Amino acid sequence: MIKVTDLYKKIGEVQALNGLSFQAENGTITGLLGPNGAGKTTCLRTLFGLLKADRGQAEIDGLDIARQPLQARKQLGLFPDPFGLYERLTPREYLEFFAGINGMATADARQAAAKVLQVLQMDDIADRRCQGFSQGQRMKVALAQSIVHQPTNIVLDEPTRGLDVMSTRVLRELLLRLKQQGHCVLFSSHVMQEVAALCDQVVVMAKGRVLAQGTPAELCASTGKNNLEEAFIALIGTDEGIAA
Ligand SMILES: Nc1ncnc2c1ncn2[C@@H]1O[C@H](COP(=O)(O)OP(=O)(O)OP(=O)(O)O)[C@@H](O)[C@H]1O
Repeated sequence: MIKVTDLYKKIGEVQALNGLSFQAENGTITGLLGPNGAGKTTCLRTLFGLLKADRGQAEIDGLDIARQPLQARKQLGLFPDPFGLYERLTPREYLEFFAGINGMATADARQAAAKVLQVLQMDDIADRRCQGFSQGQRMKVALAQSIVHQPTNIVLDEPTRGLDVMSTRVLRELLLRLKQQGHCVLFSSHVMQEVAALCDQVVVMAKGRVLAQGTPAELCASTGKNNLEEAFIALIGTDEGIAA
């Protein structure tokens, strides 16, 4: 479970987070939806402890990220940029390395890597170097990296940016599987279709604040619109910075 309470963060002259509060539950895919500059990345960076909030609280499974950063981060998987993999490592080596970085002993790391390779059905590529991998294969390695230390919560910042249709589908299926396993999945996006297709809960944000939270159906009902895009535009008050 991820909980953000009254977060404020000023970057330079910009109030990037301006009293942001929401909750993302386990067994649920939550989409953080907002136009360009809404504060989505700033929120996710704060959750991961890469930025320190000026005020407010971010909790991972009840652990305060500012007060118990190491324990909190163990429960958080951050989906990395799939284009930035170490080309010379095989997925198995890669995963064992990242499990180790997250504090697992060698034998545990080996076991954890083998389990993720099996869960994500990566046996065919497990012992090949990442160099030359397709986008979809890179996607799987990146997602495997974010879950190898068995976190409850997985955070993804615009995960489908730059991906082709097939890789987007692979990612979508993997996220649905994580949800079914009871994980809390939180991802940011300004791509309407992606959010409508995947999310149980949508947090609509702009200018560092939450404007509304609910299921896509609830957001449509509350704005009197019949699709998420129209509901979003009604909530935001403009269609600037939105991808369909
Ligand atoms: N390092 C920085 N220096 C200056 N301004 C910043 C910096 N990081 C973020 N900001 C500003 O903070 C605000 C929120 O940015 P953020 O990247 O969190 O938005 P976002 O919702 O992720 O946007 P996008 O969808 O365009 O990626 C923006 O106005 C942005 O210009």
